[in-house]
Amino acid sequence: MKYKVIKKQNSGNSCVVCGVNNELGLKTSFYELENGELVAICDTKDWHQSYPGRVHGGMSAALLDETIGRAISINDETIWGVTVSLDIKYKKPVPTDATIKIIGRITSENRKLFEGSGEIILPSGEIAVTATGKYMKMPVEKITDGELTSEEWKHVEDKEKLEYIEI
Ligand SMILES: CCCCCCCC(=O)SCCNC(=O)CCNC(=O)[C@H](O)C(C)(C)COP(=O)(O)OP(=O)(O)OC[C@H]1O[C@@H](n2cnc3c(N)ncnc32)[C@H](O)[C@@H]1OP(=O)(O)O
Repeated sequence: MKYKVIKKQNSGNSCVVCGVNNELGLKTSFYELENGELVAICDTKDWHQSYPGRVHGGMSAALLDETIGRAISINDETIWGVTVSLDIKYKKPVPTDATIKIIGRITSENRKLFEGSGEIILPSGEIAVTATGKYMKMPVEKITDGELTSEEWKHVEDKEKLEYIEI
């Protein structure tokens, strides 16, 4: 199904998942969709492998962790959190040299914690990895020991603006 993109989220600078200047990172972009979910898109590379041709399970976990964690800011971009638990199920191999999508959503929230779920979708449309995560809300200044600078957290325009994303 095709979903309208409401907003592209900011990118980090050095983050292994979203850092635009981390040459070995996944350089993932995050888009808020009209259905209230967040979708991440990235190209897996040879250097993200565990076994040849297969993305490392830790990279898949990092992608799901960040996608679920970022979904909380769809409704309030002042909320940040740190992961307190993450449960991953690996159902199919994720290939290197492929464009994959990661979906994340929030399933519950209270004053202190939020929880969410997500999945990695292969180019074929199959679900390869699923996750549920729990996060503790925390001010970003406390997480990073200071403010995020405009270099560390910024809007990066796509070469071609994405209007819709097929999931
Ligand atoms: C851009 C945004 C996307 C982000 C996605 C990526 C996020 C990350 O990768 S973050 C990195 C990985 N995670 C971390 O580094 C977190 C490391 N852990 C910590 O810093 C600490 O354990 C921290 C801050 C979560 C809790 O520390 P602290 O406050 O001392 O814990 P503690 O005093 O034991 O607990 C405080 C409260 O939280 C509750 N709590 C703590 N852990 C949990 C848990 N896993 N589940 C439920 N409740 C919990 C406690 O029960 C307690 O509740 P109450 O106040 O009612 O008694």
